[in-house]
Amino acid sequence: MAYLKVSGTKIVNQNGEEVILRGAGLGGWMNMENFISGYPGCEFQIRAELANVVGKEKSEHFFDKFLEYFFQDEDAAFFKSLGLNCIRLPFNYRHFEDDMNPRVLKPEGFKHLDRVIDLCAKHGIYTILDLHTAPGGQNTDWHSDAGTHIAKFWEHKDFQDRVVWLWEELAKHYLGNTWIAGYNPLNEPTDPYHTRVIGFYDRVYKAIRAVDPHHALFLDGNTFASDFSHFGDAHKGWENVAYSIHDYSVFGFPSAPERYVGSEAQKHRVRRSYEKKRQWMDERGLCVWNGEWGPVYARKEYEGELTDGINEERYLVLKDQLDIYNKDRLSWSIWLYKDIGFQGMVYVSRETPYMTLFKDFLAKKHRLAIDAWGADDSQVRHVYEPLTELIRNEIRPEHQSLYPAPVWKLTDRIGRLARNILVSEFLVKEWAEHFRGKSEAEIDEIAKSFAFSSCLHRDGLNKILTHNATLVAGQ
Ligand SMILES: O[C@@H]1[C@@H](O)[C@H](O[C@@H]2CO[C@@H](O[C@@H]3CO[C@@H](O)[C@H](O)[C@H]3O)[C@H](O)[C@H]2O)OC[C@H]1O
Repeated sequence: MAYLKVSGTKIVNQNGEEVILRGAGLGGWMNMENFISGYPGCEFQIRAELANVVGKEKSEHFFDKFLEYFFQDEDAAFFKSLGLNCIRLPFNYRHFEDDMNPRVLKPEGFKHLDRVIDLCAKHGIYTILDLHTAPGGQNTDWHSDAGTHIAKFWEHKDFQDRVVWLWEELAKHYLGNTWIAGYNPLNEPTDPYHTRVIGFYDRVYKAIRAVDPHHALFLDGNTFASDFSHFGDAHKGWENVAYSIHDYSVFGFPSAPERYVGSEAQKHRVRRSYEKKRQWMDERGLCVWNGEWGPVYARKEYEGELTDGINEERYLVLKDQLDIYNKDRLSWSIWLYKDIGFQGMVYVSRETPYMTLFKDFLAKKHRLAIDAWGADDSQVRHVYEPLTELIRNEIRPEHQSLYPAPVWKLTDRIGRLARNILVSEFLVKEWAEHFRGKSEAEIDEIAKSFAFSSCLHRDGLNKILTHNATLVAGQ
């Protein structure tokens, strides 16, 4: 088998036939995230605190078993059975490089990444490697695992040098693996100047190409993969490159401006938001990949009897987005494959050791709205409103929109800093305390909660994905 390639607006196989990549992101696995696996704050914080509570050895055992159970043969078989053909694999740079020992490759980082790439290949599933975190944080959000909203990656050349080095190492390692559809060198950059991201892409492109001339690259637009408007002629120096948008629709989230009924006006808004993101590529005849998209879902324990109705609306948003994508023959990767019940195609059952152990803690997290993703802040909004009002009243209106505005409004910024970073930090110890006194066998059982056999399926979502995978199959 030969490498997939980008040819004009299409991804093609060795015979020049179009291949539409349809699949999901394995978020929350080699880059753990708060709402996906249920902890507060960032991965680096819970790893440090768990080691404090149970010791280094048991803590490493937990994370290693978690990585193992999270994706196994049954997962790949199930994924394939839905008619999907590609998994985006987000990973944290810390698996490969220690901040206190930079530029020294940790070979153990490859253990689970190789395993999952090979499992996917065995089932005929392509993979795309996504560096989801970079030293210093390449974006302002929790998933870059930096613990702050200042994306320092753009201000320290050394952070950028380290990522260029890491991609050289990864490219050496994966050269020759044709089941890897390509490399996604940086998830969701937020460079406030919009220029440094292009300079960095140019460097990483050249560095990867010097080692690996074959694999396609998937480059995210700036500002959470939504904005290529400053890229100008940058593409002229790059070959075999697809450009990645992340097409989250406001209607897929609790903060939607209105209930989604699929009216013409609403569909128009969904389409416009998507078209704006891909405009730069369309004007130049370049290939677009939708690397992340998808609604979140209501849960019986929080939304009660409204749950099914809300989720029907979310499925409608999903279908309307897929209608657009199908017409455009778009390759896409929905966010996400597995979690604890908010967005995943499969999710950990409430009856498992992990979910029973953390039941009250998860309810508290929800009440305090400390995960920014799809947060319902209704129970704590009154606490933060005075702060919002203070800024509204005391700060000149033209100074209230700080980058990444307009994606972040004033209330988003306050929510991210006050809840997602500050209050979360205070809950890290409480999360880790749940493991105190547990034996290695008990820790294994907790990690095993994430195994496919302990998961339920979001059938409504999976049916829609399968239906659409079939619609474009064979093209
Ligand atoms: O790890 C993922 C992460 O990659 C993802 O990041 C968020 C993507 O969406 C951003 O906001 C959207 C920007 O585009 C507008 O059109 C949408 O309405 C916004 O929702 C958000 O700020 C990023 O953090 O999110 C999920 C993580 O698990």
